[in-house]
Amino acid sequence: MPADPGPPPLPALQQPRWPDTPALPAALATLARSLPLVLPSECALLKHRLAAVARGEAFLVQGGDCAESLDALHPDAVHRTVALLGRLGSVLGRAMELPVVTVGRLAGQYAKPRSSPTELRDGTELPVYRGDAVNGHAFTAADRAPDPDRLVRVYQASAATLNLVRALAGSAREEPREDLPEELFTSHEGLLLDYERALTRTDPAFAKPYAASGHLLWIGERTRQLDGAHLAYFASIANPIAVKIGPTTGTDELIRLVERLDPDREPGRLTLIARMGAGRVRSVLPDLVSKVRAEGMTVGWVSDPMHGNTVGAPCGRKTRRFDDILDELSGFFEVTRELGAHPGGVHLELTGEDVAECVGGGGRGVLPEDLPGGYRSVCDPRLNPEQSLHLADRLAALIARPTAP
Ligand SMILES: O=C[C@H](O)[C@H](O)COP(=O)(O)O
Ligand SMILES: C=C(OP(=O)(O)O)C(=O)O
Ligand SMILES: [Mn+2]
Repeated sequence: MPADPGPPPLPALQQPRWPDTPALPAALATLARSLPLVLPSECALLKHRLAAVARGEAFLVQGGDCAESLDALHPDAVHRTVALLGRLGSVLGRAMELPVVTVGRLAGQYAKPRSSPTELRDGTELPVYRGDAVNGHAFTAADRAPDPDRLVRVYQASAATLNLVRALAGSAREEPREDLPEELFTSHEGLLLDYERALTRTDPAFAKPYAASGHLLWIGERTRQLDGAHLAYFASIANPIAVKIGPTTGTDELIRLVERLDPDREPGRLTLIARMGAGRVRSVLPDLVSKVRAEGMTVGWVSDPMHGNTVGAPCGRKTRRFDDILDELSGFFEVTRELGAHPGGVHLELTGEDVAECVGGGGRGVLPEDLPGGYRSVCDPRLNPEQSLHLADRLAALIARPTAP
C-alpha cells in the first residue's frame, strides 16, 4: 500500500523559487547542524520585557534597515545604527518616563516580501530582488537567480553582526553611555520558512521549540493569512512574536489572529505593529484597538509609521515624507491614548549612515533631488540619523504636550 502522504502543505506566500538542485537541501542541512544565534533564555527575557510594554510599563524602540545587505556589512555601520537606536531610546524613554526595550532590525533581516515577482527595466524582465538571503540586488540574470548558498552566508553574517552587537552592549553595561543601549535584542521578519525551520531548536528547559535565528520574529503584512504556513510556524515557536497589521485588517480577522498566535494569553508573547498610513490610522485603528481590549487580550501596541507611507519620488525611487511619518505617529498616540490603551512603541526603518532616502526632516532636510546621490537602501527608504533624532524630538514634544497644536 502506498504511504499516507498526509495533509497537503499549507500555502506559504512570498517564498523563493529555488532551483531544483541538491543545493537547497545541502544548505538547510548545514543550517540544521549550525549553532543557535540566540538562546531560549534570552527570548524568555525579551518576552518578559515585552510583557511590561503590553502592561504600559515600558516602551519599545525597534528599528534598523529595511533589508540588511552583505555588501554594506561593516562594523562602523553596525555601531552607528546601534548607537542611533540607543539615542532614540534615551529621548523617547525620558519623554514617556518609562524604561525602554531596544530591539534591532538586524542580524537576520535579509529576506523581503515583494509586491511583484519580477522587475522590468528597459524592456528586460528579471526576478525581483528578495533580499540577500535569496538573490543579489544587481539587475543581472546571474544576480537575480535565487541561490540557496546565500542562506548559509546570511546566517554567518548574522552571527558576526550579533557578535559585534553583543560586544557593544557588553561595553555599555560596563560603562553606561547615552548612545549605546545596554541590552539589545535582535529581530527580523520570519519570511523564509525553510530558513526558519532549519534554525528551529528545542531546549529541555522549554516546553516548545524556539526560532534560534533571532530573539523576536514578526509576520509581515503580506504573509499573515489565518490559514497560511507562516501562522502555523509562528504558532509552533515559543519566541516573543509580532504581526504587522495594515489598513485592510478586519476586526474579526484580528481577533482570530490573536487567538491563534497567543492562545494562552501569555504576557509579552504578542506585539501588534500597526502600519496604517498617515491618512488612515485615525479611522482604522480605533476599532481594532477597542475590539482587542474588549476581548481582554493584552498585546503590545506599536506603530510602524513607515510602510503605510511609501510614495514614488520624481526620480523613480521609493521614498517617504518625514511629515507623513510624524503624522502617523501622532495619530497612533492620539488613538491609543483616547481609548485608554498604551502607545507601546515605535518600529522604524533607519540607519546610522548619512543617507538621503526619506524626504523632509529638520533644517534643510532631505530634498527629492538629493535622493539619486544619497540613496543606499537595497529596499525601502530609511531615516538617516538627523531625521531619526528630529523625529524623536518631535515625538517627545508631542508626548509631553499631547494637546499642543
Ligand atoms: O519592506 C517591505 C516590502 O518588502 C516592500 O515595501 C515591498 O516593496 P515593493 O512594493 O517595492 O515590492
Ligand atoms: C515588509 C515590511 O513591512 P510590512 O510587512 O509591514 O509591509 C518591512 O517591515 O520591511
Ligand atoms: Mn521595509
